[in-house]
Amino acid sequence: MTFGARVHAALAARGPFCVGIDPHSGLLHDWGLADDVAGLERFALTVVEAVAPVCSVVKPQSAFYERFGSRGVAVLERVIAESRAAGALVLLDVKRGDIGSTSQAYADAYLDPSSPLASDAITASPYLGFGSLDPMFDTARKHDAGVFVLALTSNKEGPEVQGARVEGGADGQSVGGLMIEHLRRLNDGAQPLGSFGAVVGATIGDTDVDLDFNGPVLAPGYGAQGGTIADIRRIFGSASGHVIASSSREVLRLGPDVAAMRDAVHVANDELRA
Ligand SMILES: O=C(O)c1cc(=O)[nH]c(=O)n1[C@@H]1O[C@H](COP(=O)(O)O)[C@@H](O)[C@H]1O
Repeated sequence: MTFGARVHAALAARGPFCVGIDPHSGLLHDWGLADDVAGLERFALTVVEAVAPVCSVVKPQSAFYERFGSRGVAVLERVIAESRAAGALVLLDVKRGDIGSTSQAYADAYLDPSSPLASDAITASPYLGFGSLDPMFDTARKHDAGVFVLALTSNKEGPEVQGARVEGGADGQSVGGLMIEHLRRLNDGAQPLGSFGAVVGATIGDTDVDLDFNGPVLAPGYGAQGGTIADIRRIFGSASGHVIASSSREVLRLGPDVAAMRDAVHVANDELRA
């Protein structure tokens, strides 16, 4: 089953809310944990226990694990495995992008099922050129995985690059708009949904980019960065059905209370579905 088909089914079954499993040092402190590998492990696996049985998608951010070196990456491997075992799709947030030959190595690291870090999907940066990600798309096709391409990110610095106008492009087309155009072509004809998604922040202002394409959309920035349900409706309109709204700190700060974190997922899913 393709990633697109799996994510389509997961959103219908569990709802569109995704929790980012981001063990910030400040959160470890707030939970009464040490900022070390043992604290990281306790934090991350408690979040998995709370949210992975109820979320359609979870999104661990790799950097928060990498900062502890190989032992932190070993915790990330457990987060991925245990989240998948609990029925959640794992979108590993690594935001990788490089020349094609190195993109292949990233694809092998994160999308090939024989890798210890194999995930259902990854985030990727297309700013070495969309085509530089082709090895990731090809590997994802081969293994029924997915790739989410940064298009209109939630941070205030993003528009400097993503809002720039494409030279020789269609009437005033922006770089972010061109990324969506590439994704539209890549997902063309896939049923019930393509496997190649976009990342579009829940915080972006008005955009002239048509976000209705045949793939999933990750919308981070919901919650702690100020994105609301009204923003998601305004930004995505008729495309809202494929949106995965993602929040990290807003949920994580409720821990280590497992029930409170799980309740927050149910509440967010109910609100987003309504
Ligand atoms: O790709 C992402 O997930 C991402 C893209 C983006 O445009 N903005 C963004 O905040 N993110 C990630 O989404 C998470 C947001 O965390 P909170 O602000 O705590 O909800 C972090 O892991 C970010 O790295």
